[in-house]
Amino acid sequence: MGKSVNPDLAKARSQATFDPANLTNYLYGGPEKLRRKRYLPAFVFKELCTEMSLTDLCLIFLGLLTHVSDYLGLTLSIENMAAKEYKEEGFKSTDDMSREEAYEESMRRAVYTNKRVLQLNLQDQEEQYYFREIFVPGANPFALHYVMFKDAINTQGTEDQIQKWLPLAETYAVTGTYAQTELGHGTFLRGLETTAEYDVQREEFILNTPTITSSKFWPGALGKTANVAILNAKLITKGRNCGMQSFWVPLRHLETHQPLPGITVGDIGPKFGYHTSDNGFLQLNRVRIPRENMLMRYSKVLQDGTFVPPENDRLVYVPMTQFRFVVIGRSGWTLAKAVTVATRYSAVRRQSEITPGGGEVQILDFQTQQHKLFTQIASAYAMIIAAKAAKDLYDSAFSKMEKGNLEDLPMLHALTSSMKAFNTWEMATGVEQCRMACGGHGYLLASGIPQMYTDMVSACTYEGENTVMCLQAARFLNKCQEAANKGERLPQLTRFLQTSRLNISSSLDQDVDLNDIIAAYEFRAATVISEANARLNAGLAMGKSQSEAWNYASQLLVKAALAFSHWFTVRALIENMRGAGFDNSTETLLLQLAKLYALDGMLRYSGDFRKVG
Ligand SMILES: CCCCCCC/C=C/C(=O)SCCNC(=O)CCNC(=O)[C@H](O)C(C)(C)COP(=O)(O)OP(=O)(O)OC[C@H]1O[C@@H](n2cnc3c(N)ncnc32)[C@H](O)[C@@H]1OP(=O)(O)O
Ligand SMILES: Cc1cc2nc3c(=O)[nH]c(=O)nc-3n(C[C@H](O)[C@H](O)[C@H](O)COP(=O)(O)OP(=O)(O)OC[C@H]3O[C@@H](n4cnc5c(N)ncnc54)[C@H](O)[C@@H]3O)c2cc1C
Repeated sequence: MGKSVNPDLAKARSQATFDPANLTNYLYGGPEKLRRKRYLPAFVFKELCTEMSLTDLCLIFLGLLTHVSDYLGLTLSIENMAAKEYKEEGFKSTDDMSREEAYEESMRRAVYTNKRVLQLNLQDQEEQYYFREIFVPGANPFALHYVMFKDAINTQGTEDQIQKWLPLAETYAVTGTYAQTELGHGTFLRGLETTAEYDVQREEFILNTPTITSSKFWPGALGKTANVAILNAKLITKGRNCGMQSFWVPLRHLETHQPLPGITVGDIGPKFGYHTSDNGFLQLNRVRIPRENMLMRYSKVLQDGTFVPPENDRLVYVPMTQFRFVVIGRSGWTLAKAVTVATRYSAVRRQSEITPGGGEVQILDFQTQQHKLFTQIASAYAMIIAAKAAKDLYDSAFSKMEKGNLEDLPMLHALTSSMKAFNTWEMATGVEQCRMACGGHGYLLASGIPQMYTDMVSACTYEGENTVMCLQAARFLNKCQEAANKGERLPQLTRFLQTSRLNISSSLDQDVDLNDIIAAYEFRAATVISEANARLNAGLAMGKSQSEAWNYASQLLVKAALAFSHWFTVRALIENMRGAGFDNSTETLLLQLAKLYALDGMLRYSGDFRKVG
């Protein structure tokens, strides 16, 4: 499929000092993964391209942009059954639709992709995501089903429960959500009020939302889509509160989709973004479920109501930790999409003159435009690469956990919490910078950037509000600092607290040494973490209780978590760029990009870096 490329864009591309294919293969995990990745959007494009409005064409191109792929000469060996079915319905833009219509259109597309994914037997989770993202570029009504609902079954269910429930989810015999947050509580999970009281006579749990504040509020898909929830509630058995446990709770009739007896459910109304996700509310009026519906991988309730506690009561939090990793990765790719749009636009937009009478220039020629965009290109690479590094740590820790070794759980919680906060805040700032760099056209929905922002900025809130997540990470970092103060052995990831020194060899008149950059970020993190610990201890010395002293030091504790994430990101970026086996021209460019990212960070946080010398 030929396409004419804007001459300014073609010229800009021709000036590249590296082969983009090297980078594309690296970012997507190698040529075979990339080929598969290109195959899917091209297939989608072929299925859709006859029934589209201009806006949709832009939206689809935006969706494709993240694949940075050229479809020339791609051959597709795939049956067209779906193409016929889809073309008859057409592919309508949701930009001018009401919320109801937009939800229905997204639901139509999502149901279509669910069917196609099964027909194409797409097993790979990443491929499924790419495929869906093209068809449903905004919030997908099945998002919770695809991720947290199935993850909760896989991580909290027994083998029997997984055997029983997972096939229902995989074939969409049921559609699920993850219902934890209540109207009165989102962060403070120990404050959740929904109860699951065990009735030993009938071997059932009685689920109840006793107050208005205990109503489940916010879960995606709860408003209209889901007919089952993995619902978190306070388990009460033999008169004792046994803390938050997870339960499989049918919500709607599988045939009529009407709420089941005792269930009041609906949509919470319009939101800042995420318009095609039906976030909902749920009230339970003494709804009964069998004992077998409690997810009992880690904790159990026996027939006589005896509660068997988990080896570690934090294991019930694993689905949130898992999903925080998804959010960490998606933040980098969202910024990558936004900065791709803004950079391409900056190559084709001519506005104003640099030299009077010299004619209007590509806005990419303005130093200010380059600073706006190149720093965001660097940030996108940094976030994507740091997410890969964090995932490697996660995978090794998770495989240990599956064998019962939980020693890395605190480190994993701290890493996911701080990186989720750092990446989503950096992504939100970066996407907004890309939107503004496109002037008025960046404010058009057709640019795609506004929806990227309004949808993804919610990631600063969901899956753990960012400030709270930083404080969670700071718990771990502060404990490590206390251990360092006593000369005790530290986890590998925080050993720098004992070893970091400021012996920078670079001088101002030479090109900065990359090892010095890592050392500077390490020393800054160590200093900020140590300062936060000192403030906490100062609070204690003033006679404050542990919790009052924690609150007294909390601003610095948040900074400590962010400085830790920033160091982790810079180190991952530089070490992966050096070790990726690129040809010289590509490696030179990427190390330049890494320096730009790190030095820009020093400018943005110059107070920290000046203070530590
Ligand atoms: C893009 C695709 C679609 C997107 C759709 C959006 C989907 C969104 C879904 C959701 O938002 S689901 C709901 C998410 N909700 C949360 O994340 C709640 C956040 N709050 C918490 O996690 C906890 O309440 C807390 C803030 C961590 C506090 O925990 P707690 O009240 O128990 O008190 P603490 O004393 O602070 O912690 C106790 C102890 O437990 C450790 N810990 C806490 N969480 C975890 C965890 N996830 N993993 C491991 N360990 C954990 C914590 O570190 C403490 O340990 P110590 O420090 O004392 O050793
Ligand atoms: C788009 C979207 C989708 C969502 N999807 C789901 C879902 O599918 N399932 C689900 O269960 N939930 C979902 N949620 C809910 C989400 O998990 C909660 O909103 C989130 O956990 C934050 O809790 P909260 O809303 O109660 O905010 P709060 O915790 O009330 O935060 C308000 C303010 O209080 C501060 N604060 C709170 N606690 C502390 C503390 N200990 N120390 C310092 N400051 C503190 C916060 O920093 C914040 O500034 C979703 C939310 C959104 C926006």
